[in-house]
Order: sequence, then structure tokens, then C-alpha cells
Amino acid sequence: FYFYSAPENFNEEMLRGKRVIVTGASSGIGEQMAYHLARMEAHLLLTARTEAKLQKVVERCLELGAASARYISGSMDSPSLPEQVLREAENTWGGLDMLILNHIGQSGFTYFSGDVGHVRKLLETNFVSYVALATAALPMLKESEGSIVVVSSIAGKIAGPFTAPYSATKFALDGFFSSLRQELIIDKVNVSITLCILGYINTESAVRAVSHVIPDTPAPKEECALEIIRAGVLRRRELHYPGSSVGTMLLLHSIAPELLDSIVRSSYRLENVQRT
Ligand SMILES: NC(=O)C1=CN([C@@H]2O[C@H](COP(=O)(O)OP(=O)(O)OC[C@H]3O[C@@H](n4cnc5c(N)ncnc54)[C@H](OP(=O)(O)O)[C@@H]3O)[C@@H](O)[C@H]2O)C=CC1
Ligand SMILES: C[C@H](CCC(=O)NCC(=O)O)[C@H]1CC[C@H]2[C@@H]3C(=O)C[C@@H]4C[C@H](O)CC[C@]4(C)[C@H]3CC[C@]12C
Repeated sequence: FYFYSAPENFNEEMLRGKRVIVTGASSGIGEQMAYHLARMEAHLLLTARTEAKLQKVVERCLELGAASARYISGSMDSPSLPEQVLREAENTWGGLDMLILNHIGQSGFTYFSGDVGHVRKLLETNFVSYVALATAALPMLKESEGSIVVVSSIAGKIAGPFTAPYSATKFALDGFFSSLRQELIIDKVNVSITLCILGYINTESAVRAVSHVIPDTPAPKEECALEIIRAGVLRRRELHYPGSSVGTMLLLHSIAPELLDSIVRSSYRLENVQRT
């Protein structure tokens, strides 16, 4: 257990005036997190590659009541961007309360093609940049006794087919941030790390990638976004969302992994998976 106390109940006022960075905020779950945080009157710094989308999200955040909202555009496979983002937070706010790591690079839902270069690039975007952002943020988060929120996936706990490069990057996040959490506790550093284990969520990109193969109904991105913020504020170790399907899969994986693997394979429409 943590040596420090975490709040028991979530109250939207807990975010008022807090300084929050959200990466991958131009669409999907990141965009929805930005809107929730704006309604809660937080200060926002948003990142993604597409400037035109970020401009619109920032405008909407200001309409919704954000204390302030700005963005930095760029690709997280660039080694200089993480430091640039944290420098912007330090120069504008003089500190930081919450870092939400959420962006992912493009990767298909298909058989592994043998493209090692793609794996290397995806690790840079989905994993190394998370480490670099958290490293650059830690001095400010120590000062504010703040939080790091890492958005991961059930594919980062249980490896199903057609996500080999992506799944590897999400497993890496668990390894790094769960180890770092232990070290912060040993050093009595009051910075929480929340790892978010998400199932299938109805973002445009996920539905486009998998709906022809996976017949399940995805969970709503708006609720998912709120649950991530809540788990971060409450300094939870992990969030499992949606709780029922992610919880069942994790339980089955721990007691009968081969059974789970075969259930997953038989629930997919394999004939619709395209080979690249
Ligand atoms: N949706 C789902 O079913 C699930 C999602 N998750 C996790 O939730 C998080 C959000 O996923 P979701 O909302 O579906 O994804 P989206 O594809 O909707 O959003 C991804 C975001 O990352 C940005 N992005 C893409 N490439 C880069 C890059 N190279 N550098 C910086 N930013 C980039 C995108 O903006 P732009 O293109 O403008 O750069 C966008 O803002 C991810 O961590 C994902 O792993 C986990 C499990 C299930
Ligand atoms: C459907 C997968 C897990 C099975 C399951 O739990 N179904 C029931 C339920 O969730 O209610 C999905 C779990 C994680 C998904 C993947 C993911 O992590 C995001 C990727 C985002 C990317 O833009 C493309 C799609 C994903 C590979 C996505 C695919 C579906 C999952 C494997």
C-alpha cells in the first residue's frame, strides 16, 4: 500500500485550477479527457501531430470553461518533443499537477508482417516518449505531489493475435512504470502512477481497425475518459475499464490462459483479417 493517503471520493472540483498535460488529445479518448478537464476548470496543455485538430479542441475547451488551454503539435517519435512540452509547462505555469500519457502511433490490426523498423518506431512513439515525458515531468510533479497517468490496454497485459508490435509497446509500459512506482515509494516520493488497462473503446480509429473482425460492442469513449481522470485523481494503482470485460479476461488469464487464448481466437472473424 502507499505510504501516503489517497483521497477516497472523486469530486470534479479537485481538478479546478490544476495544471494538466494530455498527450494524444486531438481525437478519441484524449480529446474526451480534454473536454472533461475543461468542464472541471483545469489548465490544459494538449499535444498531438495535427495542428488543425488541436486548435479546434483548444477552442472547444475554452468554451467549456478551461482555466486556460494551449497546445504543442509534433510527433512523439521526435526525441526533442518531450522536453519541449515540459519546458512549455514550466514556462507558462511554473509547475505541473498531472501528466496524462495517452498518444499512440499508427499500427494495424493484422498478422505481423516482419517489419522490424515498424516495431522500432512504434516503441519510440508508444513507449520511449512516455519514459522521456515522465522523466522530464518528475521534478515538477515531485514539487506538486502530482500524478502520472499511463493509458494502456488489455493488450498490454494479455497478448491476443494481430497486435504484436502494439502489444509489445504496452507490455513495456507496464514493466517500466510499475517498477518506477516501486522506486518512488521506496524513496518516499509522493507522485502517483496510475496504469489504465482499457478494453475495446468506441473511438473512430479503434472501430475502423477492428469492427470487421471483432463483433463486440465497444465501450463509450466519454465514460472511459472520465474514469481515467477519476483514477488519476484518486491515485489508483490501476484502472480496469470496462471493469466487467477487462476483469473477467484478467481473471481467466491468471487461472486458465490457454482457454482464454482459444476463446479469443474463436470469437474473431478471422476470414476478415487482411494480410499486409
Ligand atoms: N480505443 C480503444 O479501443 C483502446 C484504446 N486504448 C488506448 O487508449 C489511448 C487512446 O486511444 P484512442 O483514443 O483510441 O486513439 P486515437 O487514434 O483516437 O488517438 C490517438 C492520438 O494520438 C495522436 N498521435 C498519433 N500518432 C502520434 C505521434 N506519432 N505523435 C504524437 N501523437 C500522435 C493522435 O493525433 P494525431 O494523429 O493528430 O497525431 C491522437 O490524438 C491509447 O493509448 C490506446 O492504446 C487502449 C485500449 C483500447
Ligand atoms: C477487442 C479487444 C479485447 C477483447 C475484449 O475485451 N473485448 C470485450 C470488451 O473489450 O468489452 C480489444 C482490447 C484492446 C483493443 C486494442 C487496443 O488496445 C487499441 C488499439 C488502438 C488502435 O487504434 C487500433 C485498435 C487497437 C489495436 C484495439 C483493438 C481491439 C482490442 C484488441
